[in-house]
Amino acid sequence: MTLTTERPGMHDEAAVAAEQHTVEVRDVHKSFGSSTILNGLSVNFRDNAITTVLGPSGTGKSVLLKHIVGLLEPDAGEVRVFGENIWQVSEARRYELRTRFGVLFQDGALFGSMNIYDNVAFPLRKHTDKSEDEIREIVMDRLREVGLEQAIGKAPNEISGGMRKRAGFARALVMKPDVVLFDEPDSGLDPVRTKLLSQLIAEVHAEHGGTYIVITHDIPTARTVSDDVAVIWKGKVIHYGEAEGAFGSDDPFVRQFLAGAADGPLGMD
Ligand SMILES: Nc1ncnc2c1ncn2[C@@H]1O[C@H](COP(=O)(O)OP(=O)(O)OP(=O)(O)O)[C@@H](O)[C@H]1O
Repeated sequence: MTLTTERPGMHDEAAVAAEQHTVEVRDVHKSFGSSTILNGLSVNFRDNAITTVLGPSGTGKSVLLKHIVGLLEPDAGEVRVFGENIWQVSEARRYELRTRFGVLFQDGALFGSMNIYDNVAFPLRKHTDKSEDEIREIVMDRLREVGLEQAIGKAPNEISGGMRKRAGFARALVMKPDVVLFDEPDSGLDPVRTKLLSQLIAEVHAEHGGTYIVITHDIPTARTVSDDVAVIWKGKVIHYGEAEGAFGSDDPFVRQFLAGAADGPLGMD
């Protein structure tokens, strides 16, 4: 990867723009009523890397994720996935592109009426014509990987929040996605379970590869999983580069945010 010499650890924007990336966000603007949430946000996520999108609460991280999966349409700018602008393709194509994403929502987004096995099998039954035997092999492999093979018959409300997230992760992986998005995988978990889940994300990525985008405001999670870090503030990416560079950044805002310090340019507003 090319790095600029001026700001160590930052990606060279021209070099990054010249390559094609599986997920590209270009100058996206999005407002809800009079509040502008994304204000010209651009980022080309590095393929086959885990990029953590960090930023203070309410800064638009989840809104960005919803743009990437095509659940929200930008007011201006474009989101390109697999080289296609997702709002310039047919709805059928957009749907097809979405099946190449795995998404782990905050609460795992499991169906309460289905047991863990059926939840994880769901995308395969819906989007493929695989036999039940083939499905069983894939589902059990993924459940073993996240340590849940003993919980297959349980309902989501019979297992802990951490287990629900792991089940959601297993389900996000069954279609062998090229891109996996995580919306605050650490939310609602204690520090030990957060650390274990972060390690699991890093291990699964090391095993299968893929472009992982992790939305969080938890610095320890970012330190555990990140190859790259994108910091967003006030609707823009203010830093994007290798994790090491981000944690050593001399930008006052990036430094304050990543150090979790009370003193600095970032206030409560
Ligand atoms: N559909 C919507 N309609 C109106 N406002 C919205 C909508 N979705 C998000 N917002 C607003 O956009 C802002 C950014 O929300 P978002 O959830 O993206 O923040 P975040 O950075 O993910 O925060 P957190 O870290 O606290 O989860 C919030 O003020 C939120 O109320």
